[in-house]
Formats: sequence, structure tokens, C-alpha cells
Amino acid sequence: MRTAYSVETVRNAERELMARLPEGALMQRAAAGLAAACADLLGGGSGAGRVSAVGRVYGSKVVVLAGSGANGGDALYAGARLAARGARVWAVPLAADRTHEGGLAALLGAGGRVADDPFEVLAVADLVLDGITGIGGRGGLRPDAVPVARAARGGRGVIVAVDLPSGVEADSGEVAGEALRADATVTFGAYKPGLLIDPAREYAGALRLVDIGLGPYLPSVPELEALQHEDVARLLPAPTGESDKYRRGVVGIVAGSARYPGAAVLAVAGALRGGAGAVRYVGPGGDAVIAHYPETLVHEGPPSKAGRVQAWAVGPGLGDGPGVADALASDVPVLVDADGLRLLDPATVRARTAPTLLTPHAGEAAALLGVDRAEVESGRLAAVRELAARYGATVLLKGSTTLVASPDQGVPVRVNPTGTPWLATAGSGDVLSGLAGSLLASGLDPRDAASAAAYLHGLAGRLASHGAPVTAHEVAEAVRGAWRDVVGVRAGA
Ligand SMILES: NC(=O)C1=CN([C@@H]2O[C@H](COP(=O)(O)OP(=O)(O)OC[C@H]3O[C@@H](n4cnc5c(N)ncnc54)[C@H](OP(=O)(O)O)[C@@H]3O)[C@@H](O)[C@H]2O)[C@@H](O)CC1
Ligand SMILES: Nc1ncnc2c1ncn2[C@@H]1O[C@H](COP(=O)(O)OP(=O)(O)O)[C@@H](O)[C@H]1O
Ligand SMILES: [K+]
Repeated sequence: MRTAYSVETVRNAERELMARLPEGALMQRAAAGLAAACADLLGGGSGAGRVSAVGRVYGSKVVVLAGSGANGGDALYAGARLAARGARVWAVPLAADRTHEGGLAALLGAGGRVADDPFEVLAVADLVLDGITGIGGRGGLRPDAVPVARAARGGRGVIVAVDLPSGVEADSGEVAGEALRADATVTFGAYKPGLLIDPAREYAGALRLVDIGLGPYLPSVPELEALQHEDVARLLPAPTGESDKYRRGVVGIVAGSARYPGAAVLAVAGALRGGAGAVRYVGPGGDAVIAHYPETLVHEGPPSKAGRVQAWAVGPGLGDGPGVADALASDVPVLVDADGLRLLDPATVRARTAPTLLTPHAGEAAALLGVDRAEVESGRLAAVRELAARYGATVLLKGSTTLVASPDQGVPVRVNPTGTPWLATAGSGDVLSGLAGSLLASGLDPRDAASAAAYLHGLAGRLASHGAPVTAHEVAEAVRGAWRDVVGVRAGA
């Protein structure tokens, strides 16, 4: 599990740790880890967007962009360590007389210099350390930093953000103005939410966490968590000798319409790959569903008359078709997506005794919240939390970063680490709905069902795409490979 903590929490932990250490020790730990990561990148270490061509620290050219705070201090001390190993290091102080004194003195003492002309050194740098702002930064880059940041980006050097890319909001992932896009970010003590959530995540490049000993002082419940393979493997259902199709769970799919018949097929396609023992389809698309998936149980009447299910997934391609209210009136978990989300009444959802899972994309979330889509896209974390609180439901917010929030207080939001922009293709959300509904039916709680489904769906998207366009149908077909990958089954086993 990868976890992220808010700035306030990190600062509290740092305070506690610092009280037990000699002055400056923490910054030295950060600088040592940062310098080691830079040495690795200068040596051709992979993972970052750009790869350094120099192949070694000795003789390489390094520029340190230093702001007025401790972030600049970290960068300058790391610059000093690189200078001591033979790098030519220039400092570019962006806050004149407020540059970190100790850091600058260390750099000068190790043979580094203050650049006469920042643009000249940025043009030839092999590596640029962005120490303009870290967790103390507010708003985008200030006007005087903007031309310097642009010159850094325009040069050929690998850009390494210190703790955070300068200009991004650490707690929310918002990017309020201009920010410096890094090839790699070396962060200290704990990931910050902004490093895992778009749009800020896009600016961070490859992530490295430097352990500065903060662990024991961080609370056990983080702000944000990202599941990894082993976490998802623990969640996925596995049939046993005692299993039969009913015990494995039956998922009911209410999807498709005369206008969108394909949505029914795609939602069923996802559901069939999701672990339930049977898929019941309810709606007007039964013929198309059967033509693709004869194993589906189909029904044309209302969901309440379709026979017992353990969970419903309602909404994909439904248009104004019936079924949403009927499914919501049931006493089993219900996933509501797409058309089902229109006119969804918070009071109805809140009054349910069984769990509800809402799966909006940014546009649908904006409509539910009564705000602009751009507001949701720039502030995903706030939007998903607000929706979960307002509806008393688990919410999976889709998009470039998929987030899952629980309505319960103190439960970390989950951020999905898999996926590819190629998933932005018609119908891929329908596959996700079916998949998540199927995991709900097989007994996962809504937060686990949503995050495991997003994880598998994202991985399936990557496997099916391999860098090329992909269709929703192919994503559904790749779910099995993703599942095997997660649970560690090798091909042929
Ligand atoms: N605590 C510790 O022991 C450890 C901390 N660590 C390190 O410290 C970092 C936090 O340091 P920090 O608190 O000094 O804040 P920091 O991020 O350097 O920036 C704040 C300064 O920038 C300014 N400023 C604000 N916004 C701005 C903007 N948009 N554009 C430009 N300038 C802006 C603002 O000054 P202002 O001009 O507003 O007076 C303020 O002085 C943390 O990220 C990590 O790297 C590690 O060494 C581990 C140990
Ligand atoms: N830029 C992106 N990067 C990664 N995944 C994306 C991106 N845009 C959309 N997705 C994913 O693609 C799927 C699209 O779902 P949705 O918007 O409901 O589309 P549709 O209604 O056509 O099925 C979601 O799983 C979403 O998270
Ligand atoms: K920075």
C-alpha cells in the first residue's frame, strides 16, 4: 500500500522527530537522499522522463533553483554533496537575501558558485534541482520564477523536483497557476496527496520516497492510499470447493436502451469478468447480450421481478429507461452509473439500508454537485469527498486520476495507480460498472469493490493497449489477464 499524508500531518510528525534530533539533522537526511537520487539519475538511472547523458556525477553540470524556504535548503545541501563529488554546481537564488544561509554556505564551501546568468547555466545543465517551494508553497510560481522555470524546461537537463514540483498544491493536487514540470520528484518522509492526484501528479514525473525517519510519528490512518498488486490480490474473491454459482454471488445489470444497446453488452462483459457466479441482465437489450454472451440470464421486466441478486449495477446507456428507482428500493448493494446518476436524489440514497456506490465521471460529478466540470477536474479530492458526504454513499470518481471515497469519517480516500489515457474511449466506463457490480455481488464492500475494479480495469487497459488505441470490448477481454497478473498466476499455470 502506498500512502500519502497532508502537509499539516507531515509538519506535525517532522516537529516531533526534530525535537529528538540535533538541529539540522533532518535536512541533512533529506539532502543526502536527494543527492543520492540525483547521482543515480546523472549516472543514467532510469525511471525519469529524461535520462541524463553524462553517465556520472564527476564533471556534470548541476543547477540549483533555490527559493526562500527549507525546500531551497534541501536543494542547496544536496548541491553541495554533488559538488563534493566533482559536479560543477551553480545556485540560482530566487529570493535574493532570503536564501537558506547554511545551504548556500555549504554549496560555496564545496566549490559551487552563484550563477551570474541563470539562463546561461540552465541552457547547459545536465540536472536541475527545483528547490523553489515545497510544502510551504502557496499558489503557482511567482512571476520572477516563471522565466527561470521555463528556461529549465527548455534546456536539456533532467529536472528533479525537491519534495514537490514547485507551483503545485501539496494537499489537493490542484495547480493554481504555472508550475515546474519535473522528470522526477524526490519526496521526503511521506508522499503528499498532490503527488498522486492529477493535475499535479502530471508535474511530478517518476516518484522516489526518501525515508527520513518520519514513519513512527505519522498517524496510522493516512489521507490517501493507493492499493498495490498484493493489496488487490487479498481483496479478490477466489472460489473454494464449497462454492457454487449462487454462493459466488449473482450480479444484476440494468443497462442499455434502444439508443445505446451496446452499453448493455459492455456492462455485462465487465460483470462476467468480475468474479460473480452469474450475471442477470435486466432491460431491452437481452437479444444483443445473449448474442455476445449466451451465459447471461436475461429478463425484461422490472429488476424487482428478475429474481434474487446480491448486487445491482444500474445506469450505463439506460437513457430515460426504468429500473433505477426499483433497484434502489432493494435491500442489496447498488452501483449507480451514467444515466442512473441523473436526477439522483440524495435523500433516496441516504435512506437506503444497503450500501450504494456512485461512479460518476467529472461531468456527472459536476452535475450532481451543481458546479462546473472544470472545478471537479482541478479539485478531484474535494469533489469526491463532498459527493460521498452529501449522498451518504461510496463514490468512485473516474478520469485521469480515479478516486474512491467512503461516506464514513476518517476513512482514507483511495487513489487508483493503474490506468492509461487510452481508457478514455466510449464504453470503457460501462465495463468498469459491470466489473465493480460483480465484485460487489461477490461480497466485497463498496470501497473495496470500487477500488479493486478500478485497479483491474486500469491494468486491463494498459495490457490491452500497449501504447495503442484500445476499445472498451478489448478492455473487458483483458480483465482476465489483469486478474492473473494481480494474483500472481503465470501464463500456462
Ligand atoms: N521541516 C523540516 O525539518 C524539513 C523540511 N523539509 C523541507 O522543507 C520544505 C518546507 O520548507 P518551508 O516550510 O520552509 O517551505 P518551502 O516549501 O521551502 O517554501 C516556503 C517559502 O517559499 C515562499 N513561497 C510561498 N509560496 C511561494 C510561491 N508560490 N513562489 C515562490 N515562493 C513562495 C515563502 O516565502 P514568502 O515569500 O511567502 O515569505 C516561504 O518562505 C519541505 O517541502 C522539504 O523540502 C525537509 O528538509 C525535511 C525536513
Ligand atoms: N485521461 C484519462 N486517463 C486515464 N483514464 C481515463 C482518462 N479519461 C477517462 N479514463 C477512464 O476511462 C473510463 C471512461 O469512463 P466513462 O467516462 O464513464 O466513459 P463511457 O461513458 O464512455 O464508458 C473510466 O474508467 C475513466 O477512469
Ligand atoms: K520543489
